[in-house]
Amino acid sequence: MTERMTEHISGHTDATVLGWPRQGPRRELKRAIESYWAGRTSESELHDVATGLRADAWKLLSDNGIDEVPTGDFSYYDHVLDTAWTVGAIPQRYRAAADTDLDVYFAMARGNDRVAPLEMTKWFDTNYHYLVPELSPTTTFAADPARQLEHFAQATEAGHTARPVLVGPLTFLLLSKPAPNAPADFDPLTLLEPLLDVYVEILGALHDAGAAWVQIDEPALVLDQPASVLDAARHALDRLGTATNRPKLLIASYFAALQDAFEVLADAPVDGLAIDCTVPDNVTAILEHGLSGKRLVAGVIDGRNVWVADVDDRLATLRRLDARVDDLVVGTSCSLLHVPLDASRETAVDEEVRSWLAFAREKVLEVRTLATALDDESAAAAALESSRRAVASRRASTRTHDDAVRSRVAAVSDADAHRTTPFDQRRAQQQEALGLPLLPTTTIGSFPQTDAVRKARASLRRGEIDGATYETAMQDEISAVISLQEELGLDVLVHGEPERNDMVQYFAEQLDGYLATTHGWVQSYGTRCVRPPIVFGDVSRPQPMTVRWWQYAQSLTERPVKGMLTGPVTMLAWSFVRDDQPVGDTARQVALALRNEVTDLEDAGCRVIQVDEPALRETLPLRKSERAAYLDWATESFRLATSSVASTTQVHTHMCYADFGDIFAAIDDLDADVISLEATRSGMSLADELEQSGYAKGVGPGVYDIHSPRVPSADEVRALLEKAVGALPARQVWVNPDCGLKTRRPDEVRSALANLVTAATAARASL
Ligand SMILES: Nc1nc2c(c(=O)[nH]1)N[C@@H](CNc1ccc(C(=O)N[C@@H](CCC(=O)N[C@@H](CCC(=O)N[C@@H](CCC(=O)O)C(=O)O)C(=O)O)C(=O)O)cc1)CN2
Ligand code: MET
Ligand SMILES: [Zn+2]
Repeated sequence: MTERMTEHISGHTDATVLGWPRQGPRRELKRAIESYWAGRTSESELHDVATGLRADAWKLLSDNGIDEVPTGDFSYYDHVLDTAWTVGAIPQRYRAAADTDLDVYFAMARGNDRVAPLEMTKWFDTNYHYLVPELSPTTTFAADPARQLEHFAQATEAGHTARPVLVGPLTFLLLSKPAPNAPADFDPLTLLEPLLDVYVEILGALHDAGAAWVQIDEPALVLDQPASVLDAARHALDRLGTATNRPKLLIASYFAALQDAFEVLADAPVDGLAIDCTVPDNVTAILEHGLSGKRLVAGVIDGRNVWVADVDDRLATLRRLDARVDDLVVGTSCSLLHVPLDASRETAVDEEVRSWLAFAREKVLEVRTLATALDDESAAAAALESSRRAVASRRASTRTHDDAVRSRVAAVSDADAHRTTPFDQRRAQQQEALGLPLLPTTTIGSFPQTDAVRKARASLRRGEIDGATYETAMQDEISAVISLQEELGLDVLVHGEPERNDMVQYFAEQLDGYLATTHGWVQSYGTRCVRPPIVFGDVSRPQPMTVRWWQYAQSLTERPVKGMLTGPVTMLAWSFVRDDQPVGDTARQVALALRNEVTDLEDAGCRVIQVDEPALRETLPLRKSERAAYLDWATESFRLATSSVASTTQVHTHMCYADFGDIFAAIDDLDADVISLEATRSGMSLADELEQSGYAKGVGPGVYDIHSPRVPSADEVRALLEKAVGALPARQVWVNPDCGLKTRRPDEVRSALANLVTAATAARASL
């Protein structure tokens, strides 16, 4: 008898994870998909790469003691889009826009020359983006479990115990929106019944294929939901739970407290719950109410941070839960999609600091260690000891602490976070200083990150070129971007950000207290990945980060060039932050570091400074009760970063990927003179919302969807612009794309911006 089998007999606690990163250790999936898109490889070659990546991932999990591997969470683009496909929610226009299923799928994701893509937005409060399914009263669902069955069979044939993962019916409907042809007040929840029919069919198919358990993710249950939604949840779980041909059901939720939804889940006729046990409220709810015989997958390992867990604290929680529930499995709080793969590969990170880090692979070991320790602490002694050492080293380290930073933060006054002149007066002064036309045109900052630019950076990293050569290559790029903008006739120019690998990582690499990773890629959307940097200590700015690039750009033109920075909230939202102090305290440190940069830019002569805060909305706490406190520190830290400037200096900010409706007041509180916002994929409905909110400062609702390779015609841009000018006074309106242009090709950008300027000129003439 093997050791594992003995353990089973003597009460072996299982370990699992709720989901796994898809890109592969070297972003093999990204490369394979982009190569397919470029027509360099075939569908079957892509399929082979994907199959290999799944096999490797499950093997890694299984080799490291994960008893049940998740399947079906792997995706070519996005798991919400996959769910839409699985339930047959494919709008007709996409069916007609491509010849193969795979190309129809990619058309929904990114559009093609025949059709614009689905809208994309943030997955809860993460930096992951999903595609928003479109539903209408005429949507007819149809089960298509082929992909799920294929992945399940692959894992099973490889000898794994597999647990298919599905986005749940409630979450699917709550994340969907009315299709363009649906009545605007159409509520996707009215489709629950037919959707449940399809889920029942899919569960049947998975059961027939041999699945013992299926994981159904219902994270929408951690949002504030009205009683009607909780009733719908109760009903949905009843229907799924009472289906006759089904696997055992594990309902997963994550990211926040379940509150009222807890009882709905605990009372439902399902077999298990995966609950985020990094949220103390959830642990309390389980201990108080129990789970009436259900399995608990206790998500005690945080799936969204990168810190080695405090194993003693986690074990104490597990022991209390173990005493209360019958069947306990140790797990991660959510899918590990949101963390990088392997901290041990980060050999450039100082060894002490590296010992504090746990990425996906290390988290698997933590889950296994805790499960083993729950049965027999001595069997996990070595792993426990090493975790304890890491946690103690981090707590005691002096590297996380900088007295100068602390005293500076302590000395901040309320006046530091406010501009001295009110907006109306600033507007007049800035108008005089800058002399811009009505409907001024600008871009959001980045221009295409061409292969040449990336190659130059890669060559610098590998030591193939020296710093001076790199510097010249970037200057050449800046010079080309300035010429292009002058030629196209834009009013406020940008330098194009060629020197930035990423708008967060670039700054993190230059700030003390931050570390960047070499291989720590995390999927942001589709094939696009980021390497979120890690804040491990007090943050400060040893020297200017952007000034020389701005100076070079401004030296080439008479038109104003925007200084371009990333704001404090976004610097933290797209990083992994320390968990040993309130994030608001860290935000203030970052704000002061940025304030130095703002001052230096202004001293160098910069009169328009943009401080991007695209993450302001997504970081809004999921529960409304926590929002006011967040918005307080978030808006204050933005103002702290930007308020030092003269009233003639124009402060811009930028946001994208979000529903801005519930944060107009906070946007106003930033007190930025101009904001650019994404608006194209939602058809400029933003303009009406802005009008209704009474927002009175400068605003550029985007008129060019930069997430799609499609080039909008001048007429299309003009139509969006007319909507904006119809809703808002013309003197408020700026003309700009939805976001930066770094992911686009130079030829697309040239045509699209030319059309944008044409449209703006025409709109101006007709005012
Ligand atoms: N952090 C962050 N979050 C964000 C955004 C953002 O800009 N930053 N934008 C929104 C949308 N998200 C996005 C996320 C990523 C990308 C993106 O373009 N990512 C690039 C990587 C960017 C990068 O880090 N580039 C590095 C590394 C480039 C690289 O892959 N180099 C190759 C070598 C290249 C060569 O030899 O030619 C390698 O390392 O293997 C650089 O330029 O230096 C990608 O996935 O392709 C765009 C938007 C929301 N969230
Ligand atoms: N300035 C940045 C850019 O243009 C803003 C991007 S927001 C995701 O790329
Ligand atoms: Zn943006």
